Amino acid sequence: MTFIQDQLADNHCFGCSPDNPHGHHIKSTWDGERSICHFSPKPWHCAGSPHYVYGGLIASLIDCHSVCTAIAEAYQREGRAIGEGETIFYVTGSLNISYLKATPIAGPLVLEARLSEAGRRKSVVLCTLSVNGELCAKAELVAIRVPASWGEA
Ligand SMILES: CCCCCCCCCCCCCCCC(=O)SCCNC(=O)CCNC(=O)[C@H](O)C(C)(C)COP(=O)(O)OP(=O)(O)OC[C@H]1O[C@@H](n2cnc3c(N)ncnc32)[C@H](O)[C@@H]1OP(=O)(O)O
Repeated sequence: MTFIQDQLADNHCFGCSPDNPHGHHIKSTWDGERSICHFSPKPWHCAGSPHYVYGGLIASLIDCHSVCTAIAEAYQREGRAIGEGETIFYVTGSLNISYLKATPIAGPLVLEARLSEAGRRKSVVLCTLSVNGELCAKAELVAIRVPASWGEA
């Protein structure tokens, strides 16, 4: 299976870089229309209750999975394989999440994302997070395309 994150070079992201030893290492697949990510929370990812997932982690997973989805779609729109040629880089402009149901820590968490808007610089990504087919959270993320120089200090 090919994952979006494994095709992107120079990525240090806490949520999705394969090379960040302290990160979440999320892995997303892209089929040309939608992306999927599976994540199994650890017991320490709990909210106040040990049975449910911490909302900040949910936000982090949705953030990374959605931005990677925007990047994958942008490569596709330009007729390039993900990671091929000049780097396409998006950052999070805004993220709006509704926590609909407590998310069972037993997981696995299934994230599914697709674009509702794809402009020159701005993409809007709709993302859901479910466990055992039950919708627990949904989100809208605005991803903004930036030059690679955005990442320079
Ligand atoms: C270093 C290289 C490595 C490469 C490696 C490979 C890739 C590796 C994968 C990594 C995956 C990372 C996944 C983690 C993603 C994060 O965590 S990124 C970190 C969190 N986000 C940030 O820090 C962003 C900080 N903000 C900014 O830098 C700037 O405000 C922005 C968002 C780039 C906007 O810049 P700007 O030039 O002011 O944008 P502007 O021209 O005014 O607006 C452009 C469009 O965006 C819209 N927009 C702008 N800001 C917003 C906003 N906040 N909300 C909604 N819409 C907005 C505008 O309305 C406009 O829309 P249209 O008029 O075109 O419809």
